[in-house]
Amino acid sequence: MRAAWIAFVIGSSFFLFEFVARIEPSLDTGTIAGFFGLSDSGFGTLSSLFFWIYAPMQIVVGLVLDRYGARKFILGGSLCCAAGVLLFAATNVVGIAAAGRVLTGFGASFAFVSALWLVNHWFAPERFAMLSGAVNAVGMVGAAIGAVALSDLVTAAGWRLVFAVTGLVGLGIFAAAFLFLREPRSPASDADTRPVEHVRQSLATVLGNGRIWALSIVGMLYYMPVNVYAGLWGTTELVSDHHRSQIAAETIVSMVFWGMALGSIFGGWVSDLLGHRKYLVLGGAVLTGLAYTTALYLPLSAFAEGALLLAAGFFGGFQMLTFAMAKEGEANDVVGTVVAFVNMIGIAGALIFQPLVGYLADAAGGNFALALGTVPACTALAALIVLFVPEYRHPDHVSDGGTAQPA
Ligand SMILES: N[C@@H](Cc1c[nH]cn1)C(=O)NCC(=O)O
Repeated sequence: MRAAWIAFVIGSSFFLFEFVARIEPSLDTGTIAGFFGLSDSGFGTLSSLFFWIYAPMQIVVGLVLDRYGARKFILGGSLCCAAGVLLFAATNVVGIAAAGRVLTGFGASFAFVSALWLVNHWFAPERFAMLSGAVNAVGMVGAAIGAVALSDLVTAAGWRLVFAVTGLVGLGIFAAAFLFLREPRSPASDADTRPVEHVRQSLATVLGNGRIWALSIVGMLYYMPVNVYAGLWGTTELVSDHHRSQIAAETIVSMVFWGMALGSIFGGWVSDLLGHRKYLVLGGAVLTGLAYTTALYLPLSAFAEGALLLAAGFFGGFQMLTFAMAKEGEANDVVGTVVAFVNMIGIAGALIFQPLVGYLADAAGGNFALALGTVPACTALAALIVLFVPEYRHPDHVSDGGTAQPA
């Protein structure tokens, strides 16, 4: 079990590191934009290069993990991610900074799915929901604490030094993976299919499967409030409709991330204990929607808004169970591809919903509360769809009581 826990720690540390790397440019937008001589929109494009490579890479990551295992990709991914951050810190040429951001996104794309793949193959099936929730929680807590701590550090020492130190931490994760990470026994250990055949078979299994599509859409709708409310419009809505100060609004919105960290572990723990996922996803989505509705439309104190958004995040954390439900329906040799696909659809939701809410707010004359009615609408739809998804466990995900072995 020592090797399994080491894999868990290295996988989640890589996820934490890449999460900090992805949000890092937002810590000092004005100074970084000025340094590279960029307008706001130019800076936005530079920062978003991360996601342009991150999102489509998900499916590639899933496919290669299932065929070749995780170790070499965690090594390569953490090295690229760290190198990208260091390149960004070291250059004053905008084209090189852009290349650094692409390299960061490329390397980062291996983190989350690899961590879940390692949890799947190192631990018993009845621990997957809680441990995958814990991976998610590490990312959430790390980003919440890291943003505050790094923000202070950026003010004190400047963004370039902070980027450089973060890049060195990434190199530390690479070194730890090189020294301590072992490959678990998995179908990838014995795979002898030709690469083209592997890609064809895995994609056919995943893309041709209505249950996986349904769960990916449930994940996208259920994750939508994180992308849209917590990640973009929540602070604006609290300032403009509830007359909170900027700092108060940011603090209230950050409750979503703290709640998610707690809820993704708790939801996973309860789910593993009961051996069920579906009705927790359904109930969690309903409660998430209710918490957002109350926070959006009732006149409340700042404390009550914070408490409701903590609850919204907490029940929102149960969305991690969509990964467990999706991968458990399939054989162990496509777990990476399934997890990667669900993740890709979930994060791609930001591309639709963030501009949609902006458009609706404009159309409603700047009424964000109205536009954010899409939040409970999405969680309600997620609850409705999951009601029709059968709960099914492939025999590969029924525990034989044994402990995973190294490859
Ligand atoms: N929780 C996932 C996103 C998701 C997709 N479907 C349901 N949830 C997550 O945080 N992924 C990390 C990442 O950004 O890749």
